Amino acid sequence: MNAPTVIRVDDVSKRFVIRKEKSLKERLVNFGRSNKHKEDFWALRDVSLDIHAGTTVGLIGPNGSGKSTLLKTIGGILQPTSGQVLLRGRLAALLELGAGFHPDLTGRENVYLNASILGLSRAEIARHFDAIVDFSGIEQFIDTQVKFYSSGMYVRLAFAVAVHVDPDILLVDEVLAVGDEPFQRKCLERIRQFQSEGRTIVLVTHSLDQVAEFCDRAVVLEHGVVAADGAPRDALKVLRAEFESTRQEEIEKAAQVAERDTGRTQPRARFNGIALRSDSGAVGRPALKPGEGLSVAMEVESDAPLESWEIGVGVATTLGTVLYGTNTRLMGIPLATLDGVGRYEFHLADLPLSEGEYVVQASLGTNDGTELHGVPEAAHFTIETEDARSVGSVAVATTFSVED
Ligand SMILES: Nc1ncnc2c1ncn2[C@@H]1O[C@H](COP(=O)(O)OP(=O)(O)OP(=O)(O)O)[C@@H](O)[C@H]1O
Repeated sequence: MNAPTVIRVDDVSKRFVIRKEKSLKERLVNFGRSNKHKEDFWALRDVSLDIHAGTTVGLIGPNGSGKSTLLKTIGGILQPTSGQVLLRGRLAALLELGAGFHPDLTGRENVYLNASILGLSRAEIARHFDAIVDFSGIEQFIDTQVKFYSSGMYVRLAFAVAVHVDPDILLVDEVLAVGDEPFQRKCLERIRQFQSEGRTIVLVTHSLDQVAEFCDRAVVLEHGVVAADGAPRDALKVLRAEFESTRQEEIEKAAQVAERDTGRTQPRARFNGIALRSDSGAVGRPALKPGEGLSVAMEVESDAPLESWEIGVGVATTLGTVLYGTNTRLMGIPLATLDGVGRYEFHLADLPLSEGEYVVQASLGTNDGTELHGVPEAAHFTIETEDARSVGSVAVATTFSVED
């Protein structure tokens, strides 16, 4: 049976009215009237999501795609222009820096104010107060006005309050990223604990590895529209493809600018094909035994002489976490000028990987760091073992003994 829906986002759209400065010409034409035009901007369009109790959902997408707007709409900080949001249970939200705390009040006063807004009685807050301050690690500054806090101190206190008010639903925006490394680790541990307690978490993040690690589900927003919604692995694939096409457009634009500035044609170089072959001769999507090597054959084509260039290979998990990568420059191998088609091969001997599916990546660029073509999912292979005795991607020969 499905867990009950605790967050229902029902056909939500959000419009902002943007005021833009008019140009000098427009100001003269409209003499006497306002210097600004108004323009409608839809930050969210027809977004619908049902989030079930106990799930952790990652909201991901390019900058400006509407993630924070959606989170604030779920948190009730923003009202949708149309559609509605329904929530079941107590909600604690860690949204943008500055939201929730009053700058002129001290940390202590803000803890009381914030926790009471989140539904705790004074006696309950008093009971949790020491734990909140302890978790935040900013005891020394608890009686200082929060306007004097650093952004990290601010987030520490806000997160400490959010996790101590016994929420059923926790909303966390990217703000956690301003905490230092030990604090971020502590927050992620607490988020894991929340997951095991069956609470619902919605997380906005740019860390795709975090989504792969923590979330049961990922929602990709692009231009305010849901572009993918499902298992993190599938959603991340959609987002990475979007990032890749943006990157290719940027590469093309940079080449056009360089051509205009120098008056010289830049070579356009691309991979025509990438093929795998295991040491035992399997091709296509080969299955390798642990420790078996893999050849990666690449065909590259350049429409003009390509000098001082490099070609690279990488191995990643299917969620996109890079496990290994190298290129001809790092290997100290200079490549001859390429004009037309060239064929190259990397051999990765003895892959120390454990059972699972992996992705081969390929990249092509000039020695000064300009990328000409990148293929984040060029080919797939699997590692198959007789009996899997470990977790994680790396294979380590492990023995165990009991010492007297
Ligand atoms: N109060 C506002 N008034 C006008 N436009 C706004 C307002 N808040 C957000 N926007 C616009 O809505 C769009 C979505 O913003 P939002 O902050 O939700 O994006 P995001 O996906 O969280 O981006 P990022 O990854 O950069 O944090 C942006 O173009 C932003 O400029």
